[in-house]
Amino acid sequence: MSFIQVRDLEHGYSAGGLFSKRHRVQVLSGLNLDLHEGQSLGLLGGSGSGKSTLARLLMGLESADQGSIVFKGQPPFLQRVQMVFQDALSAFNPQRSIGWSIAEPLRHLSDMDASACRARVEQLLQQVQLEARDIDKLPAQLSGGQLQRAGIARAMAIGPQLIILDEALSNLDRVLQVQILDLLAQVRRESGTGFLLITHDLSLVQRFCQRVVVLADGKLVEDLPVTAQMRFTHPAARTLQEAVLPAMPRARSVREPQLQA
Ligand SMILES: Nc1ncnc2c1ncn2[C@@H]1O[C@H](COP(=O)(O)OP(=O)(O)OP(=O)(O)O)[C@@H](O)[C@H]1O
Repeated sequence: MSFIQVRDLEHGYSAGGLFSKRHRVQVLSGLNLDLHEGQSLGLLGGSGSGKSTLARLLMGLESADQGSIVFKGQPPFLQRVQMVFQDALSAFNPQRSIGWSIAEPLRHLSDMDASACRARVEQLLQQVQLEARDIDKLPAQLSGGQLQRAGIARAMAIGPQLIILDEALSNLDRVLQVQILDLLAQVRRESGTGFLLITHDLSLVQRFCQRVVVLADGKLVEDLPVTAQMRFTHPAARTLQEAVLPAMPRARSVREPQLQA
């Protein structure tokens, strides 16, 4: 069942100024999307196609020029949509402990008292496989992967219906990416949280998502269930699909000539 309906979304930015005439760059033009409860949706698109713009509009960080984003039900939408960004370190206050940062949405969006907040943070740390003693550490004392897990814990704190991961796994190595995706899949199964995974990496979508959409020319040009055999048909989407590197480069034949130094 869809809980967010995006209709005829139009959005753009002013560009130029110093060396060229100011003009309007249209990023989204007539975009429609239904986000379903508890679903993991992959959002693919070339660089600059507008993926992060769409995420910011869904989060309410910007207002669309035209069109609508309609949320089903009553609770205010910051309680329903949370976001994890690519640069985990800059998403945390360097002077505050990890526990303090994870508790931030609880302080603002719930009526929990200090001891209930602490208990919830301890539970979240456990869920994202961080250690209880990490609660008092500063962001600089955690590795990139640990910090990204702390970011996910913060996004999960108030039990949102949707967590947007905007290239949130891009800075992590493959092993960590897989560990975190498997952890998120467990969160999805246990709590029914839906995910919007924004990425350039089709293999992450294939591991984690039930459905994939591709953004090009300001709108969604593909919307498919994720299967091993799925084939995109739109030229921009095919380019993304064909740009995936093979897992193993072709083994070099022993008879293949070697390059001379
Ligand atoms: N605040 C802004 N002011 C002006 N232009 C912007 C702004 N934010 C985004 N843009 C422009 O809008 C277009 C879409 O940007 P966006 O970051 O949404 O793309 P993206 O698909 O997320 O790209 P990437 O995959 O490279 O992160 C780009 O041309 C970008 O330069």
